[in-house]
Amino acid sequence: MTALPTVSATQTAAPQGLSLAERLEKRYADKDAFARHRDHNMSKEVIAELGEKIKAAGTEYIYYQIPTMQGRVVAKVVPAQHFERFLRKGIAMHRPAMADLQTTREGEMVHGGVEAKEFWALPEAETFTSIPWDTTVATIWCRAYEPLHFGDIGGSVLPTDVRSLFKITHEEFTDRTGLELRSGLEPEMTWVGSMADVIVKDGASPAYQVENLERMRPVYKKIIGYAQAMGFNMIQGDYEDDGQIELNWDYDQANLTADRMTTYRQICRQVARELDMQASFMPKPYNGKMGNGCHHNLSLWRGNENVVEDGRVELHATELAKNAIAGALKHTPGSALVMNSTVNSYKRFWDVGQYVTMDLSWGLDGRDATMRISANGRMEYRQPDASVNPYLSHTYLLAAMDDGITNNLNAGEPMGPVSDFAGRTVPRTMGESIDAFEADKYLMNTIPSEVTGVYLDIKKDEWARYCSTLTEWEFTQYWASIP
Ligand SMILES: NC(=O)CC[C@H](N)C(=O)O
Repeated sequence: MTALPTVSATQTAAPQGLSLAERLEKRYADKDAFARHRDHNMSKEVIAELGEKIKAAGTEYIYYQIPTMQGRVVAKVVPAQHFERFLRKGIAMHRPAMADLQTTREGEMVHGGVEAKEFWALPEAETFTSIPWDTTVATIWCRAYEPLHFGDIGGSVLPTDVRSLFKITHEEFTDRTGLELRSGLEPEMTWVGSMADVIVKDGASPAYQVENLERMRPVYKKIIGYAQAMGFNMIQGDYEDDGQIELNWDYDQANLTADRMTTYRQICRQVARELDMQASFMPKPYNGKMGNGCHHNLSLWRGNENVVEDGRVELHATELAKNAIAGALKHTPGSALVMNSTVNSYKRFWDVGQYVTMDLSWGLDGRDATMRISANGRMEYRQPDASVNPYLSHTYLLAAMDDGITNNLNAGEPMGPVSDFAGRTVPRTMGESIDAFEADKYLMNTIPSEVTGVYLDIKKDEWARYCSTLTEWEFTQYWASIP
């Protein structure tokens, strides 16, 4: 198979001493990015290879798709026979699509409004995948660019394309440190419907009970089957709480994991449709039950060596891993708006005894830490929930770990006070999270301002919509009781 082209040109020769922000800025200033991608797409090998795949799979339609700032997927459907034309010119879309065409309470459409310019998105032919529930349809991921006719920026990468953002951040990290981020996600989700009726003894948990898993056999079998057909290496699954299951696929290069997470959600929706059930990644559907987390299991690799471990048998983290952990913890308040992206996300933290912590800590195999070494070589970041946009979460985590590694931050001892930032807590509401996001100057300066600007517009509006909504709880509490 032809290799995917990098998004940004290799810059190992870039002057040392530049901050991550300056380095990313240089990469985004590259106006040849579109042309490089198109040249790659126009090569004989890429055209031939995609043509063969389409023929072999019997593809009639292709979704040219791209993830949005909120982790949804937008696409155009095109009859497969036009693939060569689309390799060359890609698709064009209204820019606010990157923000799901979200309109604020004041009636302003985020990311530019109706008058906003188009963006162009070129397909990555190598990502062609048939949809197993209807193999006449296939998907191809695209990368978005500023149109060539935009004089000073035409041809550069569109900053609000979060998939490219993570790729560029990762390429930058790898060029400079020689390290690659690999990750495995643990997406938990809640199912509702007859097959999700739970059996539980009073006072006990339904977690791991094979009887509950067995009731959901059609669900996990369909999900695993579709995922395998789409190239996932599915490794295990379990039942966790009422109607809640978690299915895992093998860790991989973090870019691929983020794509798979996005596809996994699409698979689950399809399975829910087929079984006439409901499936939700809402972070906290029930009080007194576990929330839907999406723990990120992270490792850093130099070639084939995992530098998070050093071969000792006892649970441990290398000095480099401790620096990375310190960076992740330091920026946990500032990135919570990404890791916990909904109003509902914060309810997951308030419910005590449900394996989630609001304190900033790292530990070994206990589940009461923000980050733990669940097995040697693996840093499990437990903060994110199932609403997370995996492209943004990995971008923010990489930037945070980069700070920890570059500045030699100190994570202290496992479950001890984290000396470099003792006393800091995780935001407890989305409102606090918005403040912490804006207060984290390092992250604000590092991630392109277009991204943080649009993201804040969306999240501030979401918080305002929530704050301005009367709830049933208020009536129960106050209607009759106010003297
Ligand atoms: N498996 C577990 O440790 C439970 C995690 C918990 N569901 C969470 O919200 O993160």
